[in-house]
Amino acid sequence: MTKASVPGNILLEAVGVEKHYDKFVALGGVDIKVRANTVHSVIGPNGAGKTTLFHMLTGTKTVSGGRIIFDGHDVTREPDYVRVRRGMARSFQVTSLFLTLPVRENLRLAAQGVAPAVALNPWKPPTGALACSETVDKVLGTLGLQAYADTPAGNLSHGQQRRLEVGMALAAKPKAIFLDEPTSGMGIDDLEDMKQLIRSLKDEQTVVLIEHNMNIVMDISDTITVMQQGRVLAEGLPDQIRNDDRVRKAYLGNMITGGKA
Ligand SMILES: Nc1ncnc2c1ncn2[C@@H]1O[C@H](COP(=O)(O)OP(=O)(O)OP(=O)(O)O)[C@@H](O)[C@H]1O
Repeated sequence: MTKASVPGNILLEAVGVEKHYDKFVALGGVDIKVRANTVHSVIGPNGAGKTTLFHMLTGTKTVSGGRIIFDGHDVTREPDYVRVRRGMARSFQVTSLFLTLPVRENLRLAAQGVAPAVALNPWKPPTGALACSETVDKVLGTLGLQAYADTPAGNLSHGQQRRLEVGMALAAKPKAIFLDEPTSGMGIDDLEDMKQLIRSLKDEQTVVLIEHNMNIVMDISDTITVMQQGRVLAEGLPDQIRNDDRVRKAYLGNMITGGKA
């Protein structure tokens, strides 16, 4: 375990991160510190820059300025696949699932870090299958999908598919997992399962979350960063954020409290 990944230490830090699209400033110098083994949520109105910040942190797009430190390394100039090797994993929506393959096979491929093109190459037999099966079984348990291990991913309910997406990222055994609106489009029962799943992750992972559902954010986050117009408006514990006047104004009063203001 590195010093940065000791629970409570700062695993991920952004310092003055900027992103410009020509003259438009999508991020105007964002600072964020994410502690290991916590759930850290990034919230803010539409267009605040949350997704852009995720792109910067995970390396899917390059920064215009500032620095990103992950697990003690300056990763600012590193492409996404190098950051994946360092232990960052991002969960993508249903497109990342192999819908005709069983749940177990989906996770096995993710555990092997196999790209779809390679996975579907009939000339290349699966490698490291034994080593992966332990990981796959563990992830199946974490997801609560053991009973569906042999079910094609396409036959799962929407909520189960969303959990499997998280599992695909988990199978790579990351230090930090980035979830972009994991509850979007979910019914109420599925929400509870996803909440439990995210909470359970922080035993072994650090979770960075973009989420619009304020009840969930307030319920599962250790730290919340509120963004507005490409900057950090506030950061703190759920209660601090709930009672922050600037945040209330940004959300016009009631959205932040789930309508209980
Ligand atoms: N490729 C791009 N070119 C120009 N502007 C962009 C580009 N990508 C994002 N933006 C702009 O940057 C701003 C921040 O967008 P971003 O998607 O990060 O916001 P967000 O907080 O994730 O919003 P939402 O909650 O709606 O997903 C927006 O005004 C958006 O239009």
